[in-house]
Amino acid sequence: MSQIVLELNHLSCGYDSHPIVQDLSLHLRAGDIGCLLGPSGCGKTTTLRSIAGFEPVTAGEIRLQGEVMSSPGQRVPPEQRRIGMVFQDYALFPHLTVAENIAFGISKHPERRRIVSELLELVNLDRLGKRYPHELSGGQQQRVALARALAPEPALLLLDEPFSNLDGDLRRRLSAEVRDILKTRGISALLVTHDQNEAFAVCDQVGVLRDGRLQQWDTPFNLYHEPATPFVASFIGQGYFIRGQLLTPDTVQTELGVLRGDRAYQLPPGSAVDVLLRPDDIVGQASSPLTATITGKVFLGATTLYRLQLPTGSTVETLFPSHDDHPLGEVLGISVAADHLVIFPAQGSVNVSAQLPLEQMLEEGDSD
Ligand SMILES: Nc1ncnc2c1ncn2[C@@H]1O[C@H](COP(=O)(O)OP(=O)(O)OP(=O)(O)O)[C@@H](O)[C@H]1O
Repeated sequence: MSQIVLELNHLSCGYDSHPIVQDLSLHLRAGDIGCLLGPSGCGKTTTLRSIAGFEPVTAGEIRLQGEVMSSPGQRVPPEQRRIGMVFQDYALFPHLTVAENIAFGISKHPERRRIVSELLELVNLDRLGKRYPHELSGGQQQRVALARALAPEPALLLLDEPFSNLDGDLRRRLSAEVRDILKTRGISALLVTHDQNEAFAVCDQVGVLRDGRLQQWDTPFNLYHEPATPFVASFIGQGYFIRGQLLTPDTVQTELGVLRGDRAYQLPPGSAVDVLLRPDDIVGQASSPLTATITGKVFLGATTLYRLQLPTGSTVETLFPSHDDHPLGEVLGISVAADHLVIFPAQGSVNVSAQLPLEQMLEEGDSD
């Protein structure tokens, strides 16, 4: 196991004694890329700024390579932390060339020319060293920002929404490229994003934050397959819930029939539960006695997302390959193909439509 680079122990921080982040604990191992993921305003940037040393902590501590950087009443200045930062808006110096920007933090280093030229090559800008930031595309500017942050060989790199000013394809390509660069150099990094796909594509460990509290710090695989809370379950991967009742330790009665889990659940039989379903858990089966009516559909390219109404009035979703096309109003036979059931004790009312991320795209009768 590699050494722990960053440790947050019961960290609380905020602004003017207004608490934003509370009791947050996580650790990041050397060479790993971590991520803070969550909806707008949940405290991702505040956490990052505290780690960088720009904000004080009100409780707990921040350790970098074992040394306390922040605790209540104590704060190592940002410039002494060996932390590099990459921001959403690149924050390059407009009056300096690309090479001068990269050399900025190592101006006294005897080998700065060699370092700059290696970094230019690393970020694929080896012929653009003499250009100024305004002569570069957004993606190129962000590569310069990355090279500049890497030049002083930081112990930890912090990236705050680094790709959000870039669109679509470039965003995906650059994020994959940045992951490769960090992995090639064994750089430990913590990224902030509200984009789940980006978090999963780039990071080894992802922390889901809600209202300043860490819900789960885990691998992308575990967040998807073993969500620790209903919030993580619905935030990640278009999850939604149907209500059920535990019959035996591993079977649940639902309006989709009796579903069998792959484990014994730690709740007494008879308990009301919420069963997590994702669109790929519902499949078409012509011979099935269970039927549903198509009430909405969204073409997504390779797949089409269908909204289905059950005879009980509840709604579920399914993804079909897009060549398997069905009109609105068609009644389909369906079955549940979930071999791995995630359940939680029932919480309030189950309102499927309120939890569907694609809800805005699904307007009744919007397409056929
Ligand atoms: N300088 C500040 N002074 C007071 N409150 C602030 C300050 N900066 C942020 N906040 C508040 O702290 C909360 C968390 O903000 P933060 O920027 O950490 O969220 P975030 O998860 O990074 O959101 P986003 O994804 O929108 O950037 C918000 O309610 C915000 O209004």
